Amino acid sequence: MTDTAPPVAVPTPIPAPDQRAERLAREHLDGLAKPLGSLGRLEDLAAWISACQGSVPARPLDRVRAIVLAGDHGVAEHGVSAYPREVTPAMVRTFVAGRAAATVLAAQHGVDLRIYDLGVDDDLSGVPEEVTRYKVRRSSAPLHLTDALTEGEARRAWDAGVAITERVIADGTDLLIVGDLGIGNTTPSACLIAASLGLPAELVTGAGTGVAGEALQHKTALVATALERVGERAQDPWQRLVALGSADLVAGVATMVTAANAGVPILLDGLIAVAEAVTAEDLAPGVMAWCRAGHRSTEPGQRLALEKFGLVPVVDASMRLGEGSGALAAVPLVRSAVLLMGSMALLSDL
Ligand SMILES: O=C(O)c1ccc[n+]([C@@H]2O[C@H](COP(=O)([O-])O)[C@@H](O)[C@H]2O)c1
Ligand SMILES: Cc1cc2nc[nH]c2cc1C
Repeated sequence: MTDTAPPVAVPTPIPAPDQRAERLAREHLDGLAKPLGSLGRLEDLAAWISACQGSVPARPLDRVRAIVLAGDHGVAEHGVSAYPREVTPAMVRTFVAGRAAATVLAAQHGVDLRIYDLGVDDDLSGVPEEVTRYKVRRSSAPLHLTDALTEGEARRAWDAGVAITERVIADGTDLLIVGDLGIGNTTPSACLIAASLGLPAELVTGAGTGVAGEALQHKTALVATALERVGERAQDPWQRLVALGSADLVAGVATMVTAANAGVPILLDGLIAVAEAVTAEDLAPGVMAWCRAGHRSTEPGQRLALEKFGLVPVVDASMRLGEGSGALAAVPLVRSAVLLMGSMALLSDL
């Protein structure tokens, strides 16, 4: 890691969740009317939420919110996705209509979901201004040929992520999900994970929307070319975002740093959210302590990054959709974990 300070205000150090509350939470959980440890990972989740809140038992997760960040990617014009980029604006409209997988799940689970266009390659006419007001540019440059963003664009994307998150937090947020939308975005995400974890393209590149065979080999080669192009600069997390990211990915990193700094726990989704989280951790060490894995994506880069941080997913349902959908599917279990902690009888009361 180089010592170059990023040109944006990154809060450091990120405060840690309350370890005393976590210890007391574990004692409380051990005393409930059940065999010791029998609620498995639900106990870990409850103790983590207690630590994030500094409260035992933890308060119910009434206000779960999701921020979905949309953008297109220049690399999508180079044969890395199974779908054309026109899908991205069409899906933004589907979100607005409440008929995307993520909006259906959010409605089912009472999660407030807001979608923002950071870099969709379309003017999205007719879509509410609230959705497009943070747009930085249309698409990004093809990252295997040139830097994805200029420094100025990356800064604007960062500021947008901070502003979006500050508004969401001001409205009251007990748990935050960061979702993504954008044809081609598994390629920059694989690059960010490779650079952060020091792994080769072959280990982190996956099928995305469904590329296989020769197309997957081509995608892997393109990730390798991008990493080679950027070289040592990729050691620096800010330069990594400028060179290999996109406006939506930069905003996602800013969202996670801002939420962690404000003491808001984050439930991670698939490859893209995890790529944002590992980059956030490199920029602002301590962010990952505020994160848990909502689900396991089928993407190899997501699995490797979760393993590095010892994060075990709540849901493992072979999902690979993005949008925040995997984390949204995990919300009922996380809520149950907290409810059990606060509502069960004590073993000593039996
Ligand atoms: O979150 C994941 O793990 C995930 C895995 C595969 C695909 N996606 C979604 O599919 C799109 C990117 O896939 P691709 O093949 O176009 O790079 C984008 O809209 C993502 O939300 C998401
Ligand atoms: C239809 C469709 C919906 C999506 N949602 C997230 N990524 C997506 C990719 C496609 C192709």
